Amino acid sequence: MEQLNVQPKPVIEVRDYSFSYEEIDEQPLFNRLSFALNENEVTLLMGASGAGKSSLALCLNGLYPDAVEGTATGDIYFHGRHISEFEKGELNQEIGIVFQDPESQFCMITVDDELAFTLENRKFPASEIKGRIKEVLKAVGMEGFEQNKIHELSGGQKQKIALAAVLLLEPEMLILDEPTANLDPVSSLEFIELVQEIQEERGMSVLIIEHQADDWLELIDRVLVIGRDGQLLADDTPERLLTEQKQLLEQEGVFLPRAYSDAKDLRDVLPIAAPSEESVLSVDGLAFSRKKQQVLEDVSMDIRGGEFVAIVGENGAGKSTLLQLMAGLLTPSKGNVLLSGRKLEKWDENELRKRLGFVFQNPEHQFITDTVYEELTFGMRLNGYAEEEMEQAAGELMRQFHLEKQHDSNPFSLSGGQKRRLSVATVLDETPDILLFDEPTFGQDAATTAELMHYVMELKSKGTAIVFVTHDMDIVDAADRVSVLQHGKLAYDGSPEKLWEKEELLQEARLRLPARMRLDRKEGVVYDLIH
Ligand SMILES: Nc1ncnc2c1ncn2[C@@H]1O[C@H](COP(=O)(O)OP(=O)(O)OP(=O)(O)O)[C@@H](O)[C@H]1O
Ligand SMILES: Nc1ncnc2c1ncn2[C@@H]1O[C@H](COP(=O)(O)OP(=O)(O)OP(=O)(O)O)[C@@H](O)[C@H]1O
Repeated sequence: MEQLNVQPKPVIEVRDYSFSYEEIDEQPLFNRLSFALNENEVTLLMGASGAGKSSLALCLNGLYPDAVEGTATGDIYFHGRHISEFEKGELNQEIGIVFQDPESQFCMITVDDELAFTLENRKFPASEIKGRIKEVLKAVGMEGFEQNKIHELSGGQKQKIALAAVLLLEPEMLILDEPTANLDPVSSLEFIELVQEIQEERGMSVLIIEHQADDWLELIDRVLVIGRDGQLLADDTPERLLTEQKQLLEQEGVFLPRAYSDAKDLRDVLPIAAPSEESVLSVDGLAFSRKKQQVLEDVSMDIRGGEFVAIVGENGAGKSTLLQLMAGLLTPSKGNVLLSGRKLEKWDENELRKRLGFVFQNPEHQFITDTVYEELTFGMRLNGYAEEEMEQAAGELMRQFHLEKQHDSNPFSLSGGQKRRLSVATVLDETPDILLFDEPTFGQDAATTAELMHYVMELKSKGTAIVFVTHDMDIVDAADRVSVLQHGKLAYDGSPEKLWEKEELLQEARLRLPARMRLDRKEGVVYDLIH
């Protein structure tokens, strides 16, 4: 944290720095940025989705522009030395990044090997490696996962391992790019506390990229805001920025921390449409095992037409597995999934895909073509749309989801938020009976979250059942019904209002209350982080 009367010592200095993925022309991604990141200081980097936050992080640790076809002008210094003077890989040890997509970070198969690899690179004494791994896994809440294969972990578990690997580097500077996006609410708070402890202990410089910064506020000394036009719009203390420059942030469409925001709660702005009585999808006595692990046990639920259901629970509880069973992507060990009263396996595959849409937790798992346009029209093409119709429908989706400029971009080259929006948009070309989304809103700014929610709710009002797996309690608060999974069992299935009364269950399932119940906005006070 900031120490009064001490001249800040820069760790990184950025001078007149511009970067573009192509030739720098009139509109580079970011434009003549100048700022410093100081020792013992925590800085929050804000900006709309696609503004260039992740790209900037990769420039700061020297990976870009060399690793992409990009061009940069201007200078970046690390402790006064130009970053071009560092050997390849040297800077990575000093500036640790937790990437937005943890999967892109791993090089080994098991958790143990991945973490040992980091320590071996640091020339850590072999006799101490085992003990150090145990310690770091405990710190991130993944004790006992040493022998697990990384690709077999849940999304949140992967994110925790990515964090552990970077903590082992003991870097001088830590860059965290949406590090809690896949964590359950309590894990997210625990992680923030962990960063605070380490930061205070080591006096590290930390740069946080986060759309919803509420829980980080206490740690943050400074805020930088990158505008959509690539300029540095603000470099200020959080207090001043969030009071005096609120309008600027609102114009950029970023989330204001709830204690400073006048925005209405999501549940009060979404259109209300009562669900029908008719069941669309029912899950009956569902069980699922992987090798010896029983992931789901005796789960039964009924989803009605036009109903909005949120599935919540701690990391690894079985939410994604349940959703994949509902979509027919996995086969249950026991029990059935029925769509409109008929077992999933009895449906013709094409008919099933028209009636039921599914969005993966990791958007990249969904992409099958080379351009945004092809991705959006893939389903339409199969359904025999004419080119003109496809252009019109895809154009409309691109406008709605702010992807017009990315018409010909490769889906894998999009920003995290853009990838997420594209993966959601690809299932919205029809009005299906049911849409199953695995964390559809993570990585979005305030404006795109609101738009995405309205778009989805419009389909709900036309009768489509909507199922979200989500860690966002404000979204859960807006659902018709919430199902809580705990160690593979359904621990609660009812209204959000009633769930908020169940203190013990909330604690056991590592959930939190929605923001409206945690804060007094007029006073700007957060009463209690969890309750
Ligand atoms: N490898 C790449 N090649 C070409 N364009 C890219 C590449 N990576 C990112 N971009 C583009 O650069 C812009 C900025 O992306 P970046 O990931 O830096 O944004 P961001 O501010 O981190 O967004 P988000 O909040 O959605 O994660 C986007 O328009 C994106 O499409
Ligand atoms: N491909 C796989 N092979 C083996 N085990 C797996 C695989 N995928 C997930 N698991 C395990 O199954 C359990 C449930 O995983 P799942 O992804 O359904 O959890 P989740 O509730 O969606 O978690 P998160 O909130 O972290 O995304 C976890 O213990 C996980 O480690």
